[in-house]
Amino acid sequence: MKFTKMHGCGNDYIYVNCFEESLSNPNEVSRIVSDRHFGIGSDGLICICPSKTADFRMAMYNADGSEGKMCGNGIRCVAKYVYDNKLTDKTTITVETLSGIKTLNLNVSNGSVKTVTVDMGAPSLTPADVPVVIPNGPKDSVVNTPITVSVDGKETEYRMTCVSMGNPHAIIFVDDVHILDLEKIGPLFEKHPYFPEQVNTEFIHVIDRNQIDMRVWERGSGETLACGTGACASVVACVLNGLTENNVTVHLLGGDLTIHYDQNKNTVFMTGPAAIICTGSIEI
Ligand SMILES: N[C@H](CCC[C@H](N)C(=O)O)C(=O)O
Repeated sequence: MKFTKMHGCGNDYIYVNCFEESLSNPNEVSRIVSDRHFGIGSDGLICICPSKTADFRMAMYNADGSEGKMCGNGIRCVAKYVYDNKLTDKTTITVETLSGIKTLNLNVSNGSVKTVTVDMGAPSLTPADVPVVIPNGPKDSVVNTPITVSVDGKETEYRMTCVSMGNPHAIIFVDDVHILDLEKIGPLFEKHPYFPEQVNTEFIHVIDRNQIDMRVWERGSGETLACGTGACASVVACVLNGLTENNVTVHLLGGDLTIHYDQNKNTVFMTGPAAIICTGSIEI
């Protein structure tokens, strides 16, 4: 199987051109290639496929083999892949995902894509959309709502805001993201009974009204250096909680994303880099 390893802000996936390759079990392939010791090493697998309704279709799989509905960092890399490899010469493209068709604007210089702006679509706060199920919980939206997890046998209460960006996110505000033991607390949110489909959890420190620090524990992949849908969901949560303006730079472990939550259009724009690490082939 031929592959290209790419990253957006350090969120790395193995990309496969499914115009040429056919994978009978992409879930299993994702688990094999993602392993950082026995595989290539990545946060998951992304297949670039033909689409009947858009220019391209993307399918994304987490490192544990589960399929995700959308990937913000991944979709920017898909744009770079198809443009740089001359599968298209358009600088505005549409990509079909399990959470709808997204429109991407490619910023090209010297013949290759450097950054991409993605219209990520409307965020949803409706608990059933996330999904989040809290017994006797709020009906319309989960904003600044208590959640208790057991850390080292001690019940600890956090406050969360839940946002769907086509995939599920819980946003937790903390004083300092860098001191968190994510390996320990991340799974407590991911597998919390409130989330019937598990959840991606963002830990946010608000620096000022246009900048936040973020770390993420992703459903199915663990801590990653960045999460595009998570950055969008976090800015929506910041605005809902009155903490930031609608234009925010999100500082992630692997770099920065620029997020604009356009409340008039009810959509979120994400701008960030996409980069190729290497190409190769692997026996599957
Ligand atoms: N890293 C991705 C999101 C992956 C989400 C996945 N972990 C899920 O199961 O929803 C991003 O840049 O948006």
